[in-house]
Amino acid sequence: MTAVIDDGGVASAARARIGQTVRARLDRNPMVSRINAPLLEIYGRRDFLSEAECADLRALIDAGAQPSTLFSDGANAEYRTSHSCNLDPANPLVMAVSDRICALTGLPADHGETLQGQRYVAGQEYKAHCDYFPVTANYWPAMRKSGGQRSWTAMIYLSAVDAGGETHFPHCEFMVPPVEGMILVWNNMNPDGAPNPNSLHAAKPVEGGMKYVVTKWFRERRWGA
Ligand SMILES: O=C(O)CCC(=O)C(=O)O
Ligand SMILES: [Fe+2]
Repeated sequence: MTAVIDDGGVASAARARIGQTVRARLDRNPMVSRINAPLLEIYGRRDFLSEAECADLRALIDAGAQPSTLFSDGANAEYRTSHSCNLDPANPLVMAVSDRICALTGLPADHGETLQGQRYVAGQEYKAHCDYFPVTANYWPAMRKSGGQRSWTAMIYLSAVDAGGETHFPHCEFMVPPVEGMILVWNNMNPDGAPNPNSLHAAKPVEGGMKYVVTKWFRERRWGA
């Protein structure tokens, strides 16, 4: 028998079920389009937030933004040059947006991490990364305890930009330019519940204008910070 020391990096029936449930729900929503990427489950929906909601969220981000952090140690300064902040979960707009993401995906609210806001000015970027946790990382045991792997990511663009700033999925050979109010939802796992390396993505450097997004990462179990 092989001992499974840590299941975050392999196929898992529980994570496969999460993938299947969300996929089925998104597939039957006529407002949602699946992006044609054979190696990745990714969906988009325009006008998920109104102009006013986007403006109010941008103001919250401007009020709270700090230089972004990474889980991993090291070259933070160059890797993720944006500013970001966790948005107050008690704020009525933040609550409404989180609820709407849960209604869209069917994912339980208590699996979702705090909604995080992020702002990129010209030249800022978030280099290629996966949202799931590498099980070899020193922080994995803590993440495993606090809800396990990140299954789906939901990200909403709060502004358009003049140039650059696309979300690029290099293994899938497509990128999405920011459209104000549009949500992207993708599965960081494969259908069998193992991490999908093809979910690798980057925020390309903004070349003109300012880019604002909010992101919610969903854990496979209840999130306990
Ligand atoms: O800003 C983007 O386009 C991507 C952001 C991102 O990768 C994340 O928040 O995990
Ligand atoms: Fe990401």
